Formats: sequence, C-alpha cells, structure tokens
Amino acid sequence: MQGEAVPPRVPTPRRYLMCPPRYFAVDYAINPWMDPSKPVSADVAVAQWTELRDTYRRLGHTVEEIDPQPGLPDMVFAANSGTVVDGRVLGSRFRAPQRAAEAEHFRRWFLEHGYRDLTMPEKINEAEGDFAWTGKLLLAGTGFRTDPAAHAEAQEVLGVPVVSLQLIDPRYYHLDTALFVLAEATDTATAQVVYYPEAFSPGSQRVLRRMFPDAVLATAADAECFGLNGVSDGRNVVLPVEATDLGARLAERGYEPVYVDISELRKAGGGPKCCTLEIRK
Ligand SMILES: CN(C)C(=N)NCCC[C@H](N)C(=O)O
Repeated sequence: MQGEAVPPRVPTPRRYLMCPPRYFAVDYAINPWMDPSKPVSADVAVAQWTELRDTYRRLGHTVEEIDPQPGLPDMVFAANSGTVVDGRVLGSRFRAPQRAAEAEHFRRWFLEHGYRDLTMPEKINEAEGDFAWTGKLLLAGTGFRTDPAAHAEAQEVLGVPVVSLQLIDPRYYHLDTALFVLAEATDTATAQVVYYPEAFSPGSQRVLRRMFPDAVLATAADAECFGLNGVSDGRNVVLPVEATDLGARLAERGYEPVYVDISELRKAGGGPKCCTLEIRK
C-alpha cells in the first residue's frame, strides 16, 4: 500500500459472548503450548480476562457472559463453542474428550437467550477456532481439530460459502492462531485479512494470495506471541501486548492497535480471540 492514501477505518459495534476463567487450569495437554507441570493461576487468568472484557466494553461493544463450569478449565475459550452468522447458530463438537462437555453448556446458553435456529454438528467442529467470517464467506481451517467434513456441514447449516484452508504447523492448530479478519466486506476482494503464510499448506497459501492480494502478511515472531489471535471491529484491533511489531504495521494501514496481556491464558494455548465468540445478530 506504499504511497497510497490510508482509507478511513470504521468500527462497527459487536456483540460478544465470553466465559470468565474461574476454573482455569492446565491439567492436560492437548496442544503444544500446554504443560501441566508448569504453574498457572486462575486469579491471574481472571484478572487478564476481565481486562479484555472491559476493553471491549470501553470500545463500545456488548459483552454477554456465560457461567463457567467446574471441571472444564478450557471453557474460557468461548470462540470454540459456536459460529453465529445472521442469527443462525452452529454449535460445536470438540476433538478432545476433555472439552466435549463445553458444547452442551453453550447450546443451552443460546437456547435460553432466544436463539432457536441452532444446529449441533455431527462432525468435529471447533467453531470460530477454525472458522473466520469475512462478511461474505467463511474461511475454514482443518488439519488439527475441525474435521474437513465439518466445512461442508457448516456451509449447509449456515447457508454461506465455505473455503477450506489446510493448517500444517501444530503450534498453529486452529485457524484463529494463523489468520484473522481486520475488516469484513460483502465483496471478498475488499475484505482485509492478516495471516501467517507458513502456517498453511502451499495450496492454501496460493488460495489466500488469490483471495486477498492486499493482505497483511505476518512474521514468525508475530505468530509466536499469538498476534494472529487478534479481534478487530474494523478499526480497533485487540492484540496481545507482545505483538507490537504487528500492531505498528496495522497502524500504517489505518488500524488502531489495542494491547492486552493474555500471558496466563497463553499457557493453555489461547489468546484474545479464543476468549471471544462473536454473535452476529
Ligand atoms: C486460539 N485458539 C487456539 C483457540 N481458538 N482456542 C484455544 C483453545 C485452547 C485449548 N486448551 C485447546 O487446546 O483446545
């Protein structure tokens, strides 16, 4: 974009569902970031999560909360429990048995809050962990968690086009550790995304280049601090505090980086986006 005028970035108010990490722990290891021999503090996790929730509220967004459940230490990662487009909800089905029971708590939350158009998937589907909405279509990751057959199921249930992307690095086991949408658009070519190319297979890298020729390309250092687990409202981009290089590059494109400390939550392999399920209507 060198030499080009930076377009004005317009935030749109969002509605998020989050789960306080009252029972946060790392008791098992289901991704390369988790080490049950290392100490973790639920109190520190709650403090960091509260700061994230309050940051969204300061930015003018609505945050709903679901009650955490004892024995489900990863329930804080709400993004893995539902994909909502146009008020239609596709629930989740976890790959790891340790997380399986989370799906039912979220299913009930949606029903109790008036979401009658709700489908629970047959295929393994870790929701927004592997699904990213561009405003026109759903980018869908597979390789570690979400079953490729869940992509077809999501297309059928949500009635939106789905583009499959193959993840190849176990550290970036969900799509939302490797890519996020900066600005949605009903025309795919004008949606803005940022991604870490090396997390994707060569074929998926070609797909991404073709779909998003103007994307921000992240570095290995951006990815290692979970910089690709950001949350954008079209202008403000919530990022882990370590992701200042990426934040500076986004600022050159007219975005406003907003930093949060998620170091405790990272011990379970999560960041800001994992804690944040977006309810689109
Ligand atoms: C950014 N990511 C990967 C997420 N969307 N969710 C985090 C899930 C962490 C959990 N311990 C697990 O391994 O499932």
